[in-house]
Amino acid sequence: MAERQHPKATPGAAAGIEITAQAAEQDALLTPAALELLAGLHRRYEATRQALLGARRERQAFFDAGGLPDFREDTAAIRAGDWRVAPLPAALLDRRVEITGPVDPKMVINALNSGANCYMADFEDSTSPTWDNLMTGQRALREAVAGSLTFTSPGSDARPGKLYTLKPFREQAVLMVRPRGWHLDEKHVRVDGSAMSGSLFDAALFCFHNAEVLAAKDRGPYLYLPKLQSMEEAALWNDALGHIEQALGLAEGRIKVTVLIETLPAAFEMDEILHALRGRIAGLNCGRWDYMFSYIKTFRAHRDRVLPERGQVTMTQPFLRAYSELLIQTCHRRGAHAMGGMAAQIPVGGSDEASIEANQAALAKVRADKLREVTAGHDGTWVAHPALIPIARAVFDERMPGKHQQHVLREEVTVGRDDLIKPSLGTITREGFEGNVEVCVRYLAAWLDGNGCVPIHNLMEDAATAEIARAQLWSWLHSHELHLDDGTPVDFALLERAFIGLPKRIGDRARIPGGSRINEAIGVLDRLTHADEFEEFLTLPAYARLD
Ligand SMILES: CC(=O)SCCNC(=O)CCNC(=O)[C@H](O)C(C)(C)COP(=O)(O)OP(=O)(O)OC[C@H]1O[C@@H](n2cnc3c(N)ncnc32)[C@H](O)[C@@H]1OP(=O)(O)O
Ligand SMILES: O=CC(=O)O
Ligand SMILES: [Mg+2]
Repeated sequence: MAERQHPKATPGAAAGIEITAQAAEQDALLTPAALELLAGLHRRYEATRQALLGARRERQAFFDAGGLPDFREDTAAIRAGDWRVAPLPAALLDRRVEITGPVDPKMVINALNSGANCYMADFEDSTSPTWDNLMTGQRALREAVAGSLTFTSPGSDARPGKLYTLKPFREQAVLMVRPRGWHLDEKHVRVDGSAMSGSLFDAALFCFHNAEVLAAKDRGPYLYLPKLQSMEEAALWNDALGHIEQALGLAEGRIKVTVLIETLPAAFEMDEILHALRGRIAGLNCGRWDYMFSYIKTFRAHRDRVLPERGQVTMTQPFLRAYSELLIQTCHRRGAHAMGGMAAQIPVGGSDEASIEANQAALAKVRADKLREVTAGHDGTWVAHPALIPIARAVFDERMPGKHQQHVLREEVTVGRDDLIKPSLGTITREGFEGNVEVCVRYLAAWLDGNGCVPIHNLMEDAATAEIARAQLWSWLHSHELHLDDGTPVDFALLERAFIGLPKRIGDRARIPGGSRINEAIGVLDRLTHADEFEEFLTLPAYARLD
């Protein structure tokens, strides 16, 4: 690898850049050279980003007019061609258990120490992008990479705080970072008067501060790329990461990525996405929660494809099974890993009989999910909580003796367009409807309060799972013809009653994350569900309220 050269901090290097927020010690992160890199990326790629967001809207207009997603004719040669992605780095060969989580210092230490093979530090679904969270997260990652990160939990008179320190580097999980999706701006960094991309801000700042140390240890930088919808969006990432490599003096292809296939349109372009990133891609991941959200969103105007309540939409639903099998087949043909996704269950605390039983049931669900994944041919999986690592590891160790199972080609799988969009059978119960309202309101309240991942009724809830609840409410209410399984019409009166019943479901607001923002969250959800137009992302109007 070439010696890393920081761009020179020439006088006026950051001209045209405005930082509109202040967090502790941010100057150490936002140095003139770092700002120059950010500005350069914005000036070079912002027009393309905006054009691609426009292309998303155009494609959605086609779906709204009754069109259906399909494999592209103009890229048939890529799908038919005999090519493979570049060889994977040694550190990314065995990824059987990956833990994910937000980027606050305690989480970062716990995740790196957790015993998982990899840790995806998440600026996306599980982080509320307050300026403070972003700066704290970048600082924590920089210190973690340098090996100096520590954290002391708040203590009390009776008990001192607990000191958290990192295990030795070789015992740590391999670090991967997930920047925000293309749709999100970083409103606090304005270049030539316009907000820069949140994706490029997160990715470039992380690489700027850590690439040299990571590359020296043969550990990346490694990124997870979320919510892509097309190969053109993958190509934009490829170009932008190439630019970062050049600016930082890194060898071409040094920054490796794993792409989440978590939108329905992207499922029709898996080969194309791998191809666009073939010099740097290590795998695809089944981001099932955003994928369900995307299915609902894509088919917002298709009444024959309305999904039943979330609890009934499991990975054994035909459209989800088809997507995961196609992903495995596609990855293994091209020499990439096919990563599984996240079971939403987390351990249930408590020592009473009911809690113990609930915990056993939750763990059994996680085990069954991981067994399905390894049997289908996935090369690894995700867990949301350290206590789930031994469960996932045991399943993968037993069924996957090698570092991965790319040799499982799944050539017998034949997934066509109709398999990927097959309607799902099921019902909507009152509990399912009211549960969606509760999850949405509680999650949004926590997010507005700066917390992007919370346990609700013993399930992990993040931006993707909350989006399912929000999108389902809109699609059910705007279908105008649905009934609960008990015959009650699904209409705005039902929504109103769910809001009225919320205080009882939620209990003492002071005890839940973001409790003080519940009314604000109700207001946002009420507006979004009544709106004639479906809002593309819950986090777009919510972001306007942050900071
Ligand atoms: C759809 C998707 O995008 S999935 C990816 C995004 N989602 C995620 O990454 C989920 C991450 N998980 C979490 O944030 C948490 O596990 C939650 C919010 C679900 C539950 O958190 P809690 O209720 O605090 O869990 P709990 O109290 O059982 O935690 C016990 C310990 O495990 C730690 N822990 C919990 N989850 C994680 C994690 N993912 N990574 C590292 N440490 C963790 C806690 O910090 C705590 O540590 P401590 O004992 O030192 O204080
Ligand atoms: O990011 C993961 C998902 O399931 O969404
Ligand atoms: Mg996601």
